[in-house]
Amino acid sequence: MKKLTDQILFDVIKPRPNDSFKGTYGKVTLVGGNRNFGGAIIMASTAAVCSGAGLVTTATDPSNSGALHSQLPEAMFADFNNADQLASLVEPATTVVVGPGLGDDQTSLAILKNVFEHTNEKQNVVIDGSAITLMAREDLAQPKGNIIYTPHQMEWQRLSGIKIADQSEERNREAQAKLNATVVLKKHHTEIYTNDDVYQLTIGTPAQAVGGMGDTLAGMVGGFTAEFSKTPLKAVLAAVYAHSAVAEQIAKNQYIVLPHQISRSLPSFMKKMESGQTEHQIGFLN
Ligand SMILES: NC(=O)C1=CN([C@@H]2O[C@H](COP(=O)(O)OP(=O)(O)OC[C@H]3O[C@@H](n4cnc5c(N)ncnc54)[C@H](O)[C@@H]3O)[C@@H](O)[C@H]2O)[C@@H](O)CC1
Ligand SMILES: Nc1ncnc2c1ncn2[C@@H]1O[C@H](COP(=O)(O)OP(=O)(O)O)[C@@H](O)[C@H]1O
Ligand SMILES: [Mg+2]
Repeated sequence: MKKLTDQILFDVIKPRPNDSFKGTYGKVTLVGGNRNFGGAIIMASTAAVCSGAGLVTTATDPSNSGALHSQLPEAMFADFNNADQLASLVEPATTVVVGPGLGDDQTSLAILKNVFEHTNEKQNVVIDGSAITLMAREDLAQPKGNIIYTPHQMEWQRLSGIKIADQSEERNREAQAKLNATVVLKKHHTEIYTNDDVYQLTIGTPAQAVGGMGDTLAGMVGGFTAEFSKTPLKAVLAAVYAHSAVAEQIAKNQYIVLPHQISRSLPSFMKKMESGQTEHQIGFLN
C-alpha cells in the first residue's frame, strides 16, 4: 500500500492560468438530498463550490431550494423529480456526484436510474451514500464513466459482499478489480483502491467522526475531479488528502470538526498549497 503524503497536493493544486474562465474549471452536477437529508447535498455542494469547480448545479428535492440558495448562492438549483431536466444536467457535466442524502425509497431509486442512464464514458461519476446502498440492494449495473465509489465500511460491505471484519487489502483489491472503478474506502486511514495501486491516507482524526463528513468528501472529490480534470486519479487522491489535512488543522483547536468548516477553509488552504508550502510549515487558518 502506498502512503499518501502532502506531495499529492503540490502535484495537483497549481496557480490558475490568467487566461482562464469558469468553463476552464469544469461543471459539477450533484444529485441527492431528499426531504429529510437536504443537509447532505448542501454540504456536498458547498464542498464542490469551495474546491473551485467552475459551475455547480444541485439537483435535489424542491423543499431544499430555499436552504440551498441561502447557504450557497453560487450553486444553481434543479428539481431532481423533473426527469428531463435532470438528464439535461447530467449529460454535460464534467463530474456527476450522486447519492448524498438521496434516500433509498422508490423515488430515490427512479432518480438514480435516470442519472445512470445519462452518464457517459468521458465523465467522472462519484457514487456515494444512498446511491451505493441502492445499487447493492437493487443490483443495478454500474453506469458509464470514470466511476469513483466513496463507501464507508458498511456501504462497502453492501456493495462488495465483504463483511467489515473481512475487508482485507487482498479481498478489497479483488472486489475493486471486478468493479473496474476507483474505490475510496472511508475509515480511519482511508484506503483508495485503483486499477493499478492501493493508497492509504495516514492523516485524519476522530474529530471527523460526525454526520456530513463523507458528504463533504464526496463534494470535494466532485470539485477536484472537475477542476483538475486532466489528472482525475490524482484529483481524487488530492481531495481525500486535503479533506483530512484541513480537518487536522481545525482539530488543533476544536474537539470536533464541522464538515462545512472544511469546505469554507478550502480556498485559503488551496492558496497556500499552490505555492508549494506544506501545511505543516504554515498555519493556513491564521
Ligand atoms: N445532514 C444530513 O442530511 C445527513 C445525511 N446523511 C445521509 O444519510 C444517508 C444514509 O447514510 P448513513 O451512512 O447515515 O446510513 P447507512 O445506513 O448507510 O450506514 C450506517 C450504518 O452503517 C454502520 N457502519 C459500520 N461501519 C461504519 C463506518 N465505518 N462508517 C459509517 N457507518 C458504519 C453504522 O453502524 C450504521 O448501522 C446517506 O445518503 C447520507 O448521505 C448522512 O450523511 C448524515 C448527515
Ligand atoms: N476516526 C476517524 N478518523 C479519521 N477519519 C474519520 C474517522 N471517522 C470518520 N472519518 C471520516 O469521516 C467521513 C465519514 O463518512 P460517512 O460515514 O460517509 O459520513 P456521512 O455520510 O455522515 O457524511 C469519512 O471521510 C471518514 O474517513
Ligand atoms: Mg456517507
